[in-house]
Amino acid sequence: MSLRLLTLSNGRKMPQLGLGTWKSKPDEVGNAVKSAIDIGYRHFDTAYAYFNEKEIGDALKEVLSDGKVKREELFIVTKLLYLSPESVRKNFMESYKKLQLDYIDLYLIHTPIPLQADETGGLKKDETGAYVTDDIDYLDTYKEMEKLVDDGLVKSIGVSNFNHKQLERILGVAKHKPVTNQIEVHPYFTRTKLINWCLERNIITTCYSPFASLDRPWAKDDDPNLLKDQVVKSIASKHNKTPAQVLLRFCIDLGCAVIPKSVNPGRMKENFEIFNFKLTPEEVTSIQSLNRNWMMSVDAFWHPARNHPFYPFNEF
Ligand SMILES: NC(=O)C1=CN([C@@H]2O[C@H](COP(=O)(O)OP(=O)(O)OC[C@H]3O[C@@H](n4cnc5c(N)ncnc54)[C@H](OP(=O)(O)O)[C@@H]3O)[C@@H](O)[C@H]2O)C=CC1
Ligand SMILES: O=C1CO[C@H](CO)[C@@H](O)[C@@H]1O
Repeated sequence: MSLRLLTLSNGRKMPQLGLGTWKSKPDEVGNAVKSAIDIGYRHFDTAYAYFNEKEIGDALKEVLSDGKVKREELFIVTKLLYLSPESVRKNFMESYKKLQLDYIDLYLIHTPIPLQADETGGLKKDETGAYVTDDIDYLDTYKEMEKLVDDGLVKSIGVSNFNHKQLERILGVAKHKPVTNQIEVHPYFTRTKLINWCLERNIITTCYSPFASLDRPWAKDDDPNLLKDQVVKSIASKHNKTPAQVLLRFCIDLGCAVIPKSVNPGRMKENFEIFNFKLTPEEVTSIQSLNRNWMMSVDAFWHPARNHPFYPFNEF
């Protein structure tokens, strides 16, 4: 089974399916990347904040020097967490050195909110539990990222966790348009309006947490579990596929890219085998009707930023 490529607004190609690596530990992510390469994955998603770029870089160096893949077949994505325009290049260079590649395919602003780091590299909170933020406009950050494209260090740039108004501001000034907005998408948080708004403007949505992040550190026993959803299960059995494969195919059939995380070769293979079936338009609609605006990370991760003017979830 081979990967499908999406054409980005700048003409470059991005494999529609990629491997997510948030929570993939430094001592397991290298083997995960190498197994994924053997299965056929070519698109890998990481971030400065995942603390695994060095190990991913080591694994990529190995498969490149073995001749298993050519650099131009790979699509490597990483993200900028701290938005200060003065430190964009410095922060980028840290990721770049760890990934050990001569260019990065896609560099994203991780979140529109200018979060501050604490001394351990985690996110700083004040005594009330709110994130400590800076007074930075992501437009200034974006302009610095464009210089990385001009210098050939990055092929494409984009954003993550932005709403349509924030994207509109970027489109208003961009010399290099954002090729993607990477956002949480699954049947309980379908983001239909934002996905369509982006499609009309040639911005591809990359769906993160397509299984609603089963291994998120803050999961509770009574949280909904998409793999057990009756509608998803019944569509899966009609196609002789697993619920996980239906969740991924849902994103594919919306015209989006999708980046499921796994460190297990069996599950990585299962997640890769989604290009030999297709959901009907009725099945897509019935999955969309499961939407309940349930975000996997709203309480645990985003809540401390809810009062920031750039909090992205009060708008579509
Ligand atoms: N831009 C952003 O702010 C964000 C980006 N992301 C990106 O998106 C990626 C994916 O999202 P993530 O939150 O990790 O969660 P996912 O929704 O991809 O879920 C990952 C979990 O599902 C399990 N799993 C994988 N495949 C299967 C399968 N076929 N059947 C059953 N279980 C399966 C994994 O276990 P196992 O590994 O053991 O297989 C893991 O526990 C991230 O890793 C990251 O790269 C995610 C969140 C935010
Ligand atoms: O990318 C990430 C994974 O998801 C988390 C919750 O949204 C964040 O910690 C982080 O930004």
